[in-house]
Amino acid sequence: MGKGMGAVLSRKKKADDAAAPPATGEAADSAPAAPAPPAAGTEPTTPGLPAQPAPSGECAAAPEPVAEPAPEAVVAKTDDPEPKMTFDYTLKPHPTIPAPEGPLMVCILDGFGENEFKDGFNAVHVANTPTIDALRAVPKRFRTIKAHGTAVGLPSDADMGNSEVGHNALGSGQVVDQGARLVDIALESGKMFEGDGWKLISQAFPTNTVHFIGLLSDGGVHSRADQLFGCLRGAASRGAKRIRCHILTDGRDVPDGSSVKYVEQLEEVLAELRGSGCDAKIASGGGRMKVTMDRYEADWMMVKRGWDAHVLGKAPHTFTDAKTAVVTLRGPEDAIVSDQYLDAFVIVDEAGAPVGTIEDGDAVVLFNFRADRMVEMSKAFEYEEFKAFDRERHPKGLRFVGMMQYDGDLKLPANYLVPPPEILHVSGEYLVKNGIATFACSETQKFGHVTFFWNGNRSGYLDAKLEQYLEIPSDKIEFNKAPDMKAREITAASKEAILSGKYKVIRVNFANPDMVGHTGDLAATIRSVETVDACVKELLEIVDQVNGRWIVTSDHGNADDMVQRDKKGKPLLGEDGKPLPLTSHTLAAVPFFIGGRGLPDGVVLRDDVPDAGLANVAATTFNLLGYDAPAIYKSTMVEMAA
Ligand SMILES: O=C(O)[C@@H](CO)OP(=O)(O)O
Ligand SMILES: [Mn+2]
Ligand SMILES: [Mn+2]
Repeated sequence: MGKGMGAVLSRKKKADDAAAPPATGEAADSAPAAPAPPAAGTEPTTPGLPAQPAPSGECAAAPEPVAEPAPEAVVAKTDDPEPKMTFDYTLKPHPTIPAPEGPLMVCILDGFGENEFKDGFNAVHVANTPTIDALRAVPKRFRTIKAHGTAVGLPSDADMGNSEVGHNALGSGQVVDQGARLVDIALESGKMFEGDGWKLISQAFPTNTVHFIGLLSDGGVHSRADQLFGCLRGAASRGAKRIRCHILTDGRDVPDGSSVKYVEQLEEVLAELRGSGCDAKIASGGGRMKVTMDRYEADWMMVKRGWDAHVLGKAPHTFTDAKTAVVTLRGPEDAIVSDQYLDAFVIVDEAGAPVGTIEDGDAVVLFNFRADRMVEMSKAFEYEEFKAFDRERHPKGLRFVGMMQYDGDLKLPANYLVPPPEILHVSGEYLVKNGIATFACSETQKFGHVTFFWNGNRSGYLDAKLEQYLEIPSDKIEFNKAPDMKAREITAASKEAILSGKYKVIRVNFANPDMVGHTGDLAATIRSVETVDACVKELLEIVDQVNGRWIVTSDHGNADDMVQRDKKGKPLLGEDGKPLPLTSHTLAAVPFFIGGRGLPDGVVLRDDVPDAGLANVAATTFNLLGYDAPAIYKSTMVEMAA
């Protein structure tokens, strides 16, 4: 069982029951309003960012940020031409912590947890990490902080953390109800079925097909199967005549091989809907790391494979049912293909024709609530102008919605079932409004984490004059095959940024413990942790050289537990006697370290905020920059000792 799954499953009944009784007269024939067509596929590598020179792994292309002016009162910009409310972003000097001479580095070790299981399956524990070990030994400058569950806005403390909610909390200093919880509330209250998004898709109920595309599992990171079932029942009971599901198999947030179970569960629900007169079937699918769910434009071909299967009904494999598809594509015991990497498939009828292509006037729902891996498919559906790949056919008059709006800057998609979390007054806004220059860097797989998620799911620069975001292109392979990933390149670029003297804040994310941890390959994950430890050492030395300060932390656990366990924590073995790998994140807390030659000896971690979590990092960051923390933020974790 994946971490957090028990409670997720126990919620299933509630959400299913939330499907309201049949309503009549909701369907209308009018075509949906066409969303404004932004120029898709012509954008820079990263969605929504102003064009930049191609990433080179060097900082040479950095703009010249202006020197840091004295903080002054500033007024929040809003879309409203006549703002009724202003927001004061003024930062006041901290009464006792002086501003640093050098910069402050905030370094995120993605997926690096402090797990209570300290055995051979904890890659963080087993790895040789002299740098982190030394940091742990410094009194009053190391603690752990919460990174999962309600501490990051998830429905329950059985929910493991993830990069979206983790970086939202780190960047905004606040805890907001996240997508998973907002969808639960919308289903339970029935509000989902009253919203504009639902009205739009219901136009297709009497005459066209309603398609649901998304990740089929109970992981609770991108989607939840029980929420899909609630939507399916809600559609059928409100008059949808024909429903088709396009499923991405998981094996990343839940144990590998569990896709078969989720397909069976979905088939049961679809049989129930057929029993009530709705023609409901699975139409296509594929593994989440091969089909549809690319992110940050790492590999548009994944999205093309999804488009071909879901929309056009074309895939390398056809089957007459989804369970056979999944079982067959996983292959024989001695050469298993993981759920994450299943090839695209299409379900066909006896005559060999696809059972559910997407046609003009159909409704399409992307049922994932999480943004990063839905943005590209949203563009493929929504944008008239689109160059990322040849769509061959772009269905007309689609009633297209996301579970949420995935990108608040791009307003993408235009229509959605549940309003997304509002994450306001993020730390980046305070920084730019006070003239503080920032450099943010990661490789493609985590680039949007330290920019888009950090800034509250906004895809552009907050102020391009004061910020430089550098993306190092990720490899396009399974990351256990190259566990160093781009850590060395990220380190080199960040060192250059630190030494340049242009930036007061340096934000870095190392992807390795997370991305390699997701492969379930213990040896590669240990290696990835060791690589990151060596890179952190280099960065700390450079920060010390310029009398700077640093925070080293993480966004959630992953590498810290690489085996599935029973309730007592005992590792589970497969039929072959080998340990069952754990590919998901963990519920572990994450480390939080402060230090640096430029940090006065008296600055220490407080001992009166034992429950602190990721959202307490932002206030701490402002203190380490020599400012009082914004009053709306969760409290700081540091103080100047008397
Ligand atoms: O890869 C992803 O999409 C998730 C796991 O589903 O990981 P992270 O939250 O670390 O990005
Ligand atoms: Mn992460
Ligand atoms: Mn992850």
